[in-house]
Formats: sequence, C-alpha cells, structure tokens
Amino acid sequence: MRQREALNFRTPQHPSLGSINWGGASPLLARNIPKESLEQKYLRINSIRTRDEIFPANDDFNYLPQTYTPKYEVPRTPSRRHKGILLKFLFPEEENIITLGSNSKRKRWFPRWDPKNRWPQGTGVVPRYDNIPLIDLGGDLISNCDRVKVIHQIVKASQEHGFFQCWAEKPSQYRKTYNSVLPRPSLEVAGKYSVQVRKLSLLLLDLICEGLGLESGYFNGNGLSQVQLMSINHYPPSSDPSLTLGLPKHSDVNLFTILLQAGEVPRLQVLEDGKWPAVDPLPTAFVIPIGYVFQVISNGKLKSVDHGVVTNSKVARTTVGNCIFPSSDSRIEPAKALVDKCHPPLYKSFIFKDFSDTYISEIINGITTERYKIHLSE
Ligand SMILES: O=C(O)CCC(=O)C(=O)O
Ligand SMILES: [Fe+2]
Repeated sequence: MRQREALNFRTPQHPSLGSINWGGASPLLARNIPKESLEQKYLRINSIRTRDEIFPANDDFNYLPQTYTPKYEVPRTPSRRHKGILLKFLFPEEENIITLGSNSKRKRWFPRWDPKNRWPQGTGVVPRYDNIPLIDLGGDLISNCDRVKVIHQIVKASQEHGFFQCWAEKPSQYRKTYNSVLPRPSLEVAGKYSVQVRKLSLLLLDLICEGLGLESGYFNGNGLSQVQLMSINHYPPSSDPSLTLGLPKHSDVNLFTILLQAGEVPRLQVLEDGKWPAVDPLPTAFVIPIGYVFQVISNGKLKSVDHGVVTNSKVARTTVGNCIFPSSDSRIEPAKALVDKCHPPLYKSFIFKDFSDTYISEIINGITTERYKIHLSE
C-alpha cells in the first residue's frame, strides 16, 4: 500500500531522495524552475516505481504554466488541521501540493528535461578516470622554475582534459583546515572556508592568466571573476540510483569551480572520448572543472568539460563547490590579446546574464552551445 507523506524541500529535489532536505542539489537544478517550486511542498509516495513510470518519455511532466493552480484532494494531517488561520492564508497547502505518481495527468514542476539527457553516463559500474593531472600548488610559486612548470601543467590539463586536480597546501595541514567543512559545515566554517578558497581561486586565475599570455590582472577587471558562489551538494544513497537525481550531464557556466569531494565513492563522472570515467575523491585535493566562460575568454584554448553525478545505492556523498563567476553585467568574449588574423574569434560576444539565464536549461535539454560560436564561414 502506498504511504503518503508530505515533505518540505528547500531546493527542488526529487522525492526519492528521502527525507534529507538540507543543502540539496546544485543550484544548477534550481535554474529556470518556477520560483514557487522552490518553496513547494509535495507528496512523497513511498512505492517502488520504474524509471519510466516516474519520467514517462512522452509525458509533458515538466510543463508548468505561470497560472497553474492545481486542486487535489489531499489527506489532512494533524499538523494541518491545527494550523492557525494566518498560516493557512499564507500557505494554502492543498494548492501547493503536487503528486508525483505514475498515472497522473497532472502537471509537474520539473524543468523540461529530455529523458535521453538525464543519465547519459549510465548508473552501473563505471571505469575510473586514472590519468587526471594532479598539480602541486604547494611549492615555491615565486621562483620562476616552479611557477613556469605549474602554469604549464594547468594550461595543458585544461586544454586536454577540461579539468585538473590540485593540492593547495601540504596534505597534513590541508586535512585540518578543510575537513571540518564536510559533511555539513557550520556557517562560521563555511565563511572561513570560502575566504581560503577565494585566495586559491585568485592564485589559479593569476597562473592561468600568465599561461594564456594575458596582461597581469586581466581577470580582476570588468567583473570577470567577481562572484563566488558556494554550493553544498548532498547526494543521499538511493536504493535505485536510476530513479534519483544526481546531477545531469552539464558543463559549468562559470570560469571554473573549486570542488571538494568527501567520501570514498567515486560518483563524479567526466566525459572523455565518449566514456564517463569517475574521478576518485582525494580528500586533500580539489577538482577544478573549467567552465564555458573560460572556454570563450580563452578563445577555445581551454576547454570546458561535460560532467555529471550519479548517486550510489549505499553511500551518501557530499561535495562543496565554489564557483567563480563573472558579474551578471560583464561582457564575455574572446580576450583581444588572443585574437588576431591567424586566430579569429571563435565565439560571439555576450553579456553574462543573457547567457547564464538560458545556458543551463539548454544544456540539460541537450541543446548544444553552437549558437555562441562563430563559424569561420560566417
Ligand atoms: O557534486 C559534484 O561532484 C559535482 C558538482 C557540480 O558539478 C556542480 O555543482 O556544478
Ligand atoms: Fe558542474
């Protein structure tokens, strides 16, 4: 028999994630979702359903018109019955509850999401990504030799793989400073951590700037690296990972992300040569995926990489990502110093906000990034 249970979610998570409702999925999933769904209450139906039942391929499950006001019969719970008049007025629950059921013709709040693009990497056994460059930033980065070597490693990895891993301090110090961030940091720890990570991001920006041959401080100007957004992603275990939202295939919308992974289970999968090998979590290293904005600014010298997350049937996983973004009004275009007669611009110029507003929903739906590109025949 189906047991019904009303849950509150702070971010749009799939009900099969269970009762954990902190942190939530990456803000990626919160983009372009109707605002009201972020405070949405909906029914969780505890029953085993197949993946196709939950996400029927031909179902218009993700269409939610602005004026949508569902009216369903919902069993009353004691807490509702005793709710004060003011709360009832502010939160008219019956109208906020949406059922996720197999036969329902009701509209759902999920973003339009082509089923083919949900788990292109599959959810079974995955190969390990065993040739990820691991770059040591703990050396003497002032002395020319080390600096040149590290810059070369970063640029090469970002060109060939679209991401790299790095150590920022000696491993033992590292554990002490950063381990307290996971699995669930206090606000104070999160604040301290984000300051440390900001320093690391500025160092990486300086090194990449030099590696690309751009004038010093290039990324400090025009708001190019002004915004840092921290997201804590928690992926509870799911008895059937194929029913659970991890993170769909995407490449990051920013310059880069500084990602800390906890736990033993490799679940971050990166697309390389048509395969989706998983990145082993190293507790003392950061994973740095290059974002699309960096690909554009570097005129294609650095490449952003598709990645995604699949959940595990037994083990939870938590990651902390600090994303380095331009400010919303920044103009994004190939750096002038990288463009000349022999190297024409490969990307159009755009304002970051115009791009970021649609980028996530586009890539989630498998729409390619072609429209940002300039084709040489144009
Ligand atoms: O949690 C992860 O491993 C990846 C997170 C991610 O890709 C993102 O937040 O963009
Ligand atoms: Fe990502």
